Amino acid sequence: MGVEVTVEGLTKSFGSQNIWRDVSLTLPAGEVNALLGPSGTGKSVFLKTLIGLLHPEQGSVIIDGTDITQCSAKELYEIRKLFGVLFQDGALFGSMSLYDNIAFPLREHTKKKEDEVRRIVMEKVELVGLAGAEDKLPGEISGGMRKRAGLARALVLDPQIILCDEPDSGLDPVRTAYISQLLIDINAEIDATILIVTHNINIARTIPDNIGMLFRKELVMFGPREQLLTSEQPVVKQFLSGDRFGPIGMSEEKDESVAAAEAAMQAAGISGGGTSDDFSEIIPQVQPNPGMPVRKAAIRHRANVLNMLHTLPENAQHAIRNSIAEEDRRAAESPETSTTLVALSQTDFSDPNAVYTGLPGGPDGVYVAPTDVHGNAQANQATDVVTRPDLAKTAVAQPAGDDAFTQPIDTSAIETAIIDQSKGQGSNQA
Ligand SMILES: Nc1ncnc2c1ncn2[C@@H]1O[C@H](COP(=O)(O)OP(=O)(O)OP(=O)(O)O)[C@@H](O)[C@H]1O
Repeated sequence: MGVEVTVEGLTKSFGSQNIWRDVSLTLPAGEVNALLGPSGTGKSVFLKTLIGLLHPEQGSVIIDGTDITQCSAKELYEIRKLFGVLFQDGALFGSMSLYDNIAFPLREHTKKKEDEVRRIVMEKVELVGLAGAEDKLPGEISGGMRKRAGLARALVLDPQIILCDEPDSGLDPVRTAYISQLLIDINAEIDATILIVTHNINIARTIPDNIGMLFRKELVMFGPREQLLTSEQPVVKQFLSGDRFGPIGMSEEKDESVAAAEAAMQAAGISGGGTSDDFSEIIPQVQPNPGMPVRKAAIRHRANVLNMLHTLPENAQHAIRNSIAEEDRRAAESPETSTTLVALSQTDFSDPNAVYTGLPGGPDGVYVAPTDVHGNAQANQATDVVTRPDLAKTAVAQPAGDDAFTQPIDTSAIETAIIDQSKGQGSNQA
């Protein structure tokens, strides 16, 4: 499972130029996150700070229990092995074939034999759709192919955290959709924590579980995607709509006279070039392709979001309820193909086998079942999020429908019941 990344009070400057200050956020384990923000607000600097390439003046970045801003070079080297990074330009070595580029981290960081290296490289080459192109040089392929090669290279060490700096830059909208889908499929397959830095509003609307935004040297917000997409904050609305009228200027800030002149133009009906799309109409999140495993992170995300729901603005709460209802509706319509959250009505908590038997997913995390405990497809009258008792901290059983989500969920009773059962019954293995 992916690793949680906890950033606390982070401040970064270059000389006298402060880039951002007091940034705090948590990238939940295995969830897909996006970081937005106007050009120059320090998104790439943030990524580089997460991986310890840049050193902040203040704050901490806790990864797998280690504060990478304080640890030794040796510890940092080890922590970096958890990361796969897709840099903006793919950062491929121009004189090496794609094959050698993708093999590079394996040869550098592992003692694997060449036949094992070949097996892994070719598996990743297939995954990103580059089969047949592995002998080409980066200069002989398109920008989109270079991106995919960069992604393949980011994946060869089975990263638990994937950082993607503008995976869409230089790509057409269709190729962008393909690479976004690939990220979701990879997330379903390896449950890695993903952070995508992007300006692409389509990606922001459809891919991440959580979105954050940097502006004026601060993290404006970070939370479930519905929170940002329904935000009434002028800077967020302006950024999403791509309009020149608003607090974001060509340079960092607008002075008052420019802002007043723009307000007058806006009042006169002059276009600021933005889209009139209603971002509070939440587009369903992209799901893994058929045949991919269930995204375990989506299950955890739902449990997290339900628990924090009462702390969110009213319109975000409403949007989240709608998203959940829509996911459940789709899951109920096609339980055999759906890899979304799937609702179960009949998980039998009194039977210790019920928690495990017939449920898909690996042995190491959250399960959600498109079938009931006997392997039969189930429609959704309730949502059960069940984790293995010996590892698990979360179990949620909630009736579906709007009313179900108005209260924070107290999972302790169910947790205790499961844990008690597991103690009484011995083995917890699926
Ligand atoms: N190594 C460095 N030394 C000095 N200044 C730097 C360094 N790296 C980045 N900066 C400065 O930090 C600021 C933020 O840069 P960064 O590339 O992180 O922005 P960004 O939000 O990713 O922008 P874009 O969306 O345009 O890619 C810029 O003013 C940049 O010049």
